[in-house]
Amino acid sequence: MKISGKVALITGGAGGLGKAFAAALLRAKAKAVCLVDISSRGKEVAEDLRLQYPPSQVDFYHCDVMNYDLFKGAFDFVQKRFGAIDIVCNNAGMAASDHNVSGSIRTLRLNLEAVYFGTKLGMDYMDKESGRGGVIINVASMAAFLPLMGSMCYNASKAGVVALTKSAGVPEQYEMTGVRVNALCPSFTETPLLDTSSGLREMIAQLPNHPIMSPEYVAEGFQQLVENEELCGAVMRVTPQKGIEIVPNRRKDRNSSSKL
Ligand SMILES: NC(=O)C1=CN([C@@H]2O[C@H](COP(=O)(O)OP(=O)(O)OC[C@H]3O[C@@H](n4cnc5c(N)ncnc54)[C@H](O)[C@@H]3O)[C@@H](O)[C@H]2O)C=CC1
Ligand SMILES: CCCCC/C=C\C=C\C(=O)C/C=C\C/C=C\CCCC(=O)O
Repeated sequence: MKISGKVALITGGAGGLGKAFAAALLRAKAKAVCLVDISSRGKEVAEDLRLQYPPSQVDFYHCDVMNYDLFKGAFDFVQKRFGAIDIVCNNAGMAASDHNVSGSIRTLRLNLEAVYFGTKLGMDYMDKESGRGGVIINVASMAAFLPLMGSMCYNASKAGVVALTKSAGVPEQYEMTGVRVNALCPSFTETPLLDTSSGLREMIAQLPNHPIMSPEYVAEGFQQLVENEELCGAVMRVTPQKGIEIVPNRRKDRNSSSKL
């Protein structure tokens, strides 16, 4: 998809990766980006981006994406204000350690249930019947494949996002909806999330050949998932060792004898 002139909604847009994704779209001349976030920091982030990337419009919509009705309100706001939605990024996320039961449950709800909400809403608003087609990027993590010790629900939520995205992005579905759905799986990236768990930075420092990546580098992968029309149901890894790569997909060709 050509980003120029398009309208995007990004959850967790006040955070490190969300801001970098918004900036990438604005550099590519998106018409408008709406940052959807539970943190009121989103107001300053939107103002900062607005000043950096005129004449694009940057809005902040305050909402808890774990509440379906409130999240739908964000879609209604963007649809009404700009007449269409083209790009949805389900990026809001959190992590909790296994000792923290309520935090772990909240992690599952935010990282997986709210991504389901955002994927369903994205399809409802962008499909060929009510919209003009579009693309949904769901932010998972390398933790979907290489589990982080001590955070079962974080790892499970991210593996769930990969499976959900593959299901939503099967070619047969795309033919009906005109909406591509892809997953982005970064490794450790320099954002405030890394400071939510004590000892995490020390643990990362012990990993061989594993520098923390910049959000701008991860945003290069995000932009490819938006722009490349070939990618649907695709899962992209972004790691310091291997860079930006698509995970081979055995179910890519709908005429293939293997549907697995
Ligand atoms: N930083 C990293 O190393 C990696 C992060 N990720 C994923 O990237 C995504 C973005 O995370 P970061 O930018 O790193 O963290 P961050 O903490 O900077 O941003 C997360 C944003 O989500 C927002 N948020 C939290 N609960 C919300 C809710 N209920 N409703 C709406 N917004 C809510 C926060 O206010 C925050 O602005 C997450 O899904 C995370 O799991 C994936 C791989 C690596
Ligand atoms: C206990 C709370 C966990 C805190 C999690 C906080 C941030 C998580 C960020 C990620 O999503 C991590 C991304 C990747 C981790 C998975 C694998 C790292 C690969 C290391 C290796 O090369 O072995």
